[in-house]
Amino acid sequence: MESMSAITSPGDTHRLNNGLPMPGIGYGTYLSPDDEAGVRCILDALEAGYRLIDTASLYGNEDTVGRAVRESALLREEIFITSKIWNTDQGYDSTLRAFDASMQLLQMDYLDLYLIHWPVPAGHADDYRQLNRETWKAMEQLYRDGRIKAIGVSNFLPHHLEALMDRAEVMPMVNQLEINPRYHQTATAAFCRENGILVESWGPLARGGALEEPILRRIADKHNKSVAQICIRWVLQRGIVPLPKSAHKNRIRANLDVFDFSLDGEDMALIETMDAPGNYSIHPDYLSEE
Ligand SMILES: NC(=O)C1=CN([C@@H]2O[C@H](COP(=O)(O)OP(=O)(O)OC[C@H]3O[C@@H](n4cnc5c(N)ncnc54)[C@H](OP(=O)(O)O)[C@@H]3O)[C@@H](O)[C@H]2O)C=CC1
Ligand SMILES: O=C(O)C(=O)[C@@H](O)[C@H](O)C(=O)CO
Repeated sequence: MESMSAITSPGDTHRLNNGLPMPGIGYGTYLSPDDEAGVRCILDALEAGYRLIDTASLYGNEDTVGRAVRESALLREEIFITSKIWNTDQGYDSTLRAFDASMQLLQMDYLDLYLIHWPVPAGHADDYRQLNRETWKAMEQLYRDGRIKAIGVSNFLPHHLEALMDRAEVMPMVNQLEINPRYHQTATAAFCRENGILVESWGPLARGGALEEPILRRIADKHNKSVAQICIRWVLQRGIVPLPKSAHKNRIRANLDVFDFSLDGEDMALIETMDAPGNYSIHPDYLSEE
């Protein structure tokens, strides 16, 4: 069960349902530059104090992540690395192959967290249940073999989770969801909490879309912080792990500078009014197969 203890600094951790400590905030790398510039961004993040790096086979930058980790002043075991299996690689044997390909690119002996990137769309009826289960079986095997320290899912709604958990031998430890002040996913986050699954927030800034929200601007002025910092602080205060991405050193550092203030009841109530069920950027049940 995750610890609900407050995350009060970049080094603080949640404890996953298998006892593994996981940093309370992470650095996102989707659409980051690749090669030299990408390595620089990740080194900037590690030097700023991030200890969780989020990537995926989809992002095409696992080699860049691996290089940055090797070039950093930190030991491998001081950094929590997440990757994800892409939709087109779902299935037992294909998952094992995809994992090996990711580890070859990362040049690492183990992965801290491996996620199913998206559920096979529920519109595919029985396929989605069976295919997600076959993928999960392969991940359970990699977990038992010690090649992955924690396994989880991403963009799984309660009906996806129930279909997986009713046959799983190892329960999901993490669910990474699109969550930000415009899109709260309260029901799914509550379902995860009740089932001991730690929630991560992708798109904590709504991919930049939340930065123009008048309510957040007002709260930011009140606390003398940026709107981005309000978004990230709001995710943290919900006991969820934000994964802000930026390719700019000043923003990378600023996004971690969220531990010297807190949002009060009035702030949280105002942000509550921003939630809308249609504010998602991609919905798991309508994702086209790619
Ligand atoms: N599991 C999944 O399906 C998904 C997972 N993810 C993960 O979540 C991470 C974060 O989500 P992401 O989609 O990147 O979007 P975010 O909500 O993190 O927003 C990133 C955008 O905001 C801008 N930005 C970042 N910081 C600031 C700041 N302080 N001030 C102003 N603008 C800022 C960035 O621009 P700039 O870089 O120029 O600063 C970028 O355009 C991803 O990188 C990825 O690791 C993302 C999508 C889906
Ligand atoms: O483009 C897609 O189909 C995606 O799923 C990505 O854009 C999405 O944002 C993602 O999964 C990145 O992790």
